[in-house]
Amino acid sequence: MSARIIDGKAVAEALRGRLAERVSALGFRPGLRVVRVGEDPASGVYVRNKDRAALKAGLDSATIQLPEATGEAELLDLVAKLNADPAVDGILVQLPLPRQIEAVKVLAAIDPAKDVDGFHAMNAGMLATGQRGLVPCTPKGVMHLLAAARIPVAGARAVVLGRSNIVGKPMAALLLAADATVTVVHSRTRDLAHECRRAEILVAAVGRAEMVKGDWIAEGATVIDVGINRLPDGRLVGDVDFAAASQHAAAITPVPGGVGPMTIACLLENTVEAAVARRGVREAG
Ligand SMILES: Nc1nc(=O)c2c([nH]1)NC[C@@H]1CN(c3ccc(C(=O)N[C@@H](CCC(=O)O)C(=O)O)cc3)C=[N+]21
Ligand SMILES: [Mg+2]
Repeated sequence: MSARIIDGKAVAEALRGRLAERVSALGFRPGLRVVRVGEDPASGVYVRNKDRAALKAGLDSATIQLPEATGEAELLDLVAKLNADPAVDGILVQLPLPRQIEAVKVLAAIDPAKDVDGFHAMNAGMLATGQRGLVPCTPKGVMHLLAAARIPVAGARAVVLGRSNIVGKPMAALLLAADATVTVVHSRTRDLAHECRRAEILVAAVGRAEMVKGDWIAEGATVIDVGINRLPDGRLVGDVDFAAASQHAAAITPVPGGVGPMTIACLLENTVEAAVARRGVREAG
């Protein structure tokens, strides 16, 4: 048996199309500012793809590039300026930051109403307590993918591999809010393979190339691969051994072309949501 491939590129394109229509009905361009300090290679592709997608959807989007040697106070000043700018609806500070800057301090300084990454403790707390807030883009994108692929979530046994604040924890919260039975497993879990094999929905978000083997996948499972790992030979692979897992899964996301494009589409969606909420817009339909 070979799994159905969940086409994240196509789902993201459809979502971006709906967002473009929503934006054109607003009568103003939601503003997004991405701040990048230094030249971390992991964020390069992301920034380029995001700029292109944001402009196409009709957002007023710009990347502010700061030198690697930027100090924490300087970055905090910029965040304060963006917080105060009424034309800015969304602020995203690219991670990782250079070592002289404490990321948690910077994330805490972003106005939660403009925190389109959903990384501020206020938004994390809103998600954890079932209140409306801005939801991290990658796990939000995964929920869109599951819906688009018609994967039943309510009552399903879901296993999240990885417990980061950026993906694992918010992913678990969203699956739980959608009535899945959620298990979070991680590097200290005893018998990871066994725990993963119990999953009807497996979300892999550990950042280790092809760590999830074919025999970790239950027959008929849905496999969502959040990992984007660059191999020494330049190839891009996920956290899952795609070819082997495809022999067991019923549905699986590829890398590239799976979760990655959804992260970008959801960043645009969050920017539109932030604009609508902040400006008190009433949308038709
Ligand atoms: N504050 C912050 N928020 C982030 O969301 C954030 C960040 N910092 N720092 C860097 C990582 C990385 N990231 C990606 C998102 C989409 C793709 C993506 O679209 N990938 C495509 C193409 C990949 C390629 O061709 O290289 C795909 O998977 O198909 C990649 C990487 C967001 N990040
Ligand atoms: Mg770990």
